[in-house]
Amino acid sequence: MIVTFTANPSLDRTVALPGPLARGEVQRAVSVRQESGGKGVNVSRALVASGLESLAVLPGADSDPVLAGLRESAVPFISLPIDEPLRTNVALTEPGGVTTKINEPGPVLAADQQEALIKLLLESSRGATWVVLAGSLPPGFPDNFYATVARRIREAGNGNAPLIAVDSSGTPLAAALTDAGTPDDGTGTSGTTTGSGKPDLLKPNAEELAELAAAAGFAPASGDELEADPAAAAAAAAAVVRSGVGAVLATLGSKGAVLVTADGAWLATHPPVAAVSTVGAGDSALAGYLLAHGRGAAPADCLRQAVAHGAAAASLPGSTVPAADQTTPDAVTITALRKD
Ligand SMILES: O=P(O)(O)OC[C@@]1(O)O[C@H](CO)[C@@H](O)[C@@H]1O
Repeated sequence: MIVTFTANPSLDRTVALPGPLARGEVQRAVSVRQESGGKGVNVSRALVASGLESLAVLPGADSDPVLAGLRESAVPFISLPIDEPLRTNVALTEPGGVTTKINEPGPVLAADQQEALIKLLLESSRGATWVVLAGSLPPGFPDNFYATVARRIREAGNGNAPLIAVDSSGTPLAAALTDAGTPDDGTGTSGTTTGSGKPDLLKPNAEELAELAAAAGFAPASGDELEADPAAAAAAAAAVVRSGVGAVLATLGSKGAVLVTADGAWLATHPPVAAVSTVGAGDSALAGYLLAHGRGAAPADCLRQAVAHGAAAASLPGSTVPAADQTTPDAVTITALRKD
């Protein structure tokens, strides 16, 4: 079973515009839709859509629309009741798929609620194959939250802990790398990265990869530069892998994705799709990777399914996530890359 953890879930409200976004103008929406979202929630939704077992761990009052949406779509979840409502994130989509997103900060969770969430996650992830720690952190959370949680999952697993994937951004993402100890400092116990709280898998986009690579001491490059140059993205990801992370799956938008492990580096590309909404494409890519990993697929084929899932998600409206049978892995081209 794959457990996902979303500290800052959202009700995703997608407003489809009839034309380009016009700042300062009144525009009439063509349609509006709402889905339960947040990065970990989306990974769970995508896994469940393909018939996999997944459990979403998140905060939220029983009556919160985010939880109601999960119930409606039969996505298993366990929540820590809180008083404040979860946030609403708005996506404005233009014809052609250009998406503008406005994400709220989310409810404030006190230190005791943060600890209760960690405990809920530790209990829920016993026996899991993977734990996915995903998304931004609500206000008041320490930046090193993911590093701490990863270490505690490893400690609780006592040599038999689930693998850990992290998909976040900004300081919490960088801290998942820099505050997680070193491979030989004895702070952790299992995973492909023994002896640290470092993730077994990181799933950055190009911009996040640039930040991670800088945190790993790699020569600075911008997200745009990495997105335009998969070889540079692979070199940046390799620097992150050398710092003790098991694997980096870097999604590069319409350019596909790069996977780097200790053993190799690959680029996967998909023929262009008619993009409708890119929201959740990265989360779907991570779900595709995990789905193939669970089948025992080789790294390049995990990457293939990741890109197939990401492309399918971009062609669907709002935060809709695809099922495996809506994806076209055979259309994906894999190229081996140098990793240093
Ligand atoms: O504000 P965060 O946590 O970084 O991202 C939240 C979010 O944009 O991520 C998902 C798409 O990846 C959406 O469902 C959700 O609205």
